[in-house]
Amino acid sequence: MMAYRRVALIGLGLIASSISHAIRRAGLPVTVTGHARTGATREEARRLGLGEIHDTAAGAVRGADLVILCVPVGAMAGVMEEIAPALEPGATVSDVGSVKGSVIAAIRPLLPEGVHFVPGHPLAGTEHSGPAAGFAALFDNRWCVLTPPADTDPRAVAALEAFWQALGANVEVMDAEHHDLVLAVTSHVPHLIAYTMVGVADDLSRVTESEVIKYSAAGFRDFTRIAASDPTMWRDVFLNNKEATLDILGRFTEELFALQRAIRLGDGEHLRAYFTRTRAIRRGIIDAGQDTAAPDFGRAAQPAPAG
Ligand SMILES: NC(=O)c1ccc[n+]([C@@H]2O[C@H](COP(=O)([O-])OP(=O)(O)OC[C@H]3O[C@@H](n4cnc5c(N)ncnc54)[C@H](O)[C@@H]3O)[C@@H](O)[C@H]2O)c1
Ligand SMILES: O=C(O)C(=O)C[C@]1(C(=O)O)C=C[C@@H](O)C=C1
Repeated sequence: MMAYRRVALIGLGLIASSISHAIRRAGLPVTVTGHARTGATREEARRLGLGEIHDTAAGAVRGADLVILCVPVGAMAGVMEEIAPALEPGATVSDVGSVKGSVIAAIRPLLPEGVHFVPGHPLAGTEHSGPAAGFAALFDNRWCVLTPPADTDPRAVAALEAFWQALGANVEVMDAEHHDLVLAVTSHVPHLIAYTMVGVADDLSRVTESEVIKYSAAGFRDFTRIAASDPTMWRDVFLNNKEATLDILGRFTEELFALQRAIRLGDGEHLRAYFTRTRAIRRGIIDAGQDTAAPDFGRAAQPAPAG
């Protein structure tokens, strides 16, 4: 049985909208409430039928037994300050931020007595933003990582786990620091590399008169999709996962220099051995059934986030 009867979503973008759609698809007996900063986003959310939309964050969380913060990582603390006085004793606050350590450090001191805090991160998304970008199947067969601090009530963790499973996700519980290191490898640094590669191509296209875009091959197109992701969200990811990102980036640069040297020296053995190793990793992902790209990446480009 679902532990929640009233779920509040704060920040009505891609993730909040997808949660609302997935709740409806699952037929959960819960009332969804929501709040967005701007009137235009609130209007859009109403039009999309995302739930009972309130003009204030405090209004949206009043009476809610689950509150999910769905704003950029750098905006979490400000939102928490705003809602703290309106939270119900016994309610659970969670979030969907892409970084966990800094969000926990920012939110914990602001938590009222008797309110649970179970941080979360669904490992699912697209390059699109805003409420119209959301869709019910986003979390299907994707991981949702929960990073509860050690003293969290296990019943609050179990309830949130059941909630995400009802939305189609597989749940894993891990330490926040470990989460931030793993995500630096699997998501954050890859995004930075994509941003850089597309920037380099853009610089070059001024010389080649847009041929880079015209003749872009599949690999580069994948980079451009990733590099179209929301600038505010990704600025906040890097500013808030500084240590792990810099650690992985340092290792990346060392490997890149080794490959650069192999190319300069004509060391084909090094290149072949390296690419053979990485091919095996890709095959391992497929064999493990984890090549679950989010569906419908081809959808039309969304407008910039409105709220
Ligand atoms: N997009 C992804 O692929 C993805 C995947 C998993 C988790 N996340 C995380 O989910 C969260 C939301 O991402 P999204 O993709 O839904 O973003 P989005 O841009 O689609 O939506 C974010 C919403 O937060 C609002 N917002 C921004 N700054 C705010 C502030 N200072 N106060 C109040 N509201 C503010 C925006 O107006 C917008 O409505 C982020 O923390 C992100 O790291 C994103
Ligand atoms: O496919 C994409 O658009 C994404 O980048 C989604 C992605 C990821 O790296 O997998 C991006 C950031 C989130 O924190 C979680 C998921």
